Amino acid sequence: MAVVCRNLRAFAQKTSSLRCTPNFLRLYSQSKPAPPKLVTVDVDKAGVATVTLDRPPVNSLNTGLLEELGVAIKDLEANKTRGIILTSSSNSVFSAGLDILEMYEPKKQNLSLFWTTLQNTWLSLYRTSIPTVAAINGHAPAGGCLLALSCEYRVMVGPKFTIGLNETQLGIVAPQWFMICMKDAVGRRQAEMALTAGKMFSTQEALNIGLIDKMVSNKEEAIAEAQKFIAQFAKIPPLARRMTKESIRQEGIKYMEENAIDDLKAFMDLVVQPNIQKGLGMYLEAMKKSK
Ligand SMILES: CCCCCCCCCCCC/C=C/CC(=O)SCCNC(=O)CCNC(=O)[C@H](O)C(C)(C)COP(=O)(O)OP(=O)(O)OC[C@H]1O[C@@H](n2cnc3c(N)ncnc32)[C@H](O)[C@@H]1OP(=O)(O)O
Repeated sequence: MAVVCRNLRAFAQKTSSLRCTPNFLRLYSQSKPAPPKLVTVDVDKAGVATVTLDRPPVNSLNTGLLEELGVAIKDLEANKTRGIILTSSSNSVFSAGLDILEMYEPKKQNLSLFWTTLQNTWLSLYRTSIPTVAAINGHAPAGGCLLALSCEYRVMVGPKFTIGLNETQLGIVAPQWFMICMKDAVGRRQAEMALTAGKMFSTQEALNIGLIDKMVSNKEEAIAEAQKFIAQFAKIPPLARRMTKESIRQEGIKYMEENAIDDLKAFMDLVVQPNIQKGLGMYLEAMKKSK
């Protein structure tokens, strides 16, 4: 109750004309409660934002979470944030990748919104001029790996977690822009071997091929390393940094700018195929049974 009251008070303080009077509290508490936030943002004294994915149990990426993440990045850009550290509220999963429930027996409109939100949020993260670091404090398969790869630097808690683009193991093909991200990090040869096998890497293996940049033993260390990485840019002229990042990431940016509609169409056509739908149903069932 104390938490609800605190939240209500914070809400009232944010609105110009409302005061946190007992009447207001009574009225407000009778209306529908706001849905919980799926992404939280904390900006420290140095102006570095920790953006935390908070969709238990596994941070699977549904439209709502992706939308909130996209908005958070835009807000942080507008506020001239010094850095973004992307992490998870879970102790064992960074993100389980795309929410399979968004793709299983979908309504056409929802499916289209889901994929375009993914495209837009990915592009926002991939091309933002703000220095970005993934503090990977748990497993990061498929779309979870994509989020981490879209950041400039990856610090991962090890040794027991895994990361990779495992799509072929699921019988699907990672979209081209997922592949570009992997090539950015590990080079074409390692990317080809990783993607064709759908390999999930242990933290040490990921470090060995450059899929992550640093292995640490807990989340606090991951955040500290992320802060250190971001701090080095204090001395770099921001315009030069921004133009360099934009230029070096040109392949991925251009790909999405020129192919977003075709990419959406390919996704929409593929997902509704009966064999894919059957596969998704079986995969969901298998996940339940493996518990
Ligand atoms: C099958 C692929 C689908 C794509 C078909 C569409 C074709 C179009 C092609 C276009 C390309 C699409 C690109 C896709 C990229 C992706 O990201 S696909 C998602 C791939 N992700 C995974 O395969 C991860 C699956 N999850 C796990 O391996 C594990 O959950 C975990 C290691 C992350 C965590 O393990 P653990 O802590 O033991 O939790 P669980 O008990 O397994 O799970 C808890 C709970 O969450 C549900 N869940 C897990 N992952 C997802 C998910 N990705 N989406 C939705 N739900 C998920 C799981 O079922 C459990 O639910 P219940 O508690 O049983 O209800």
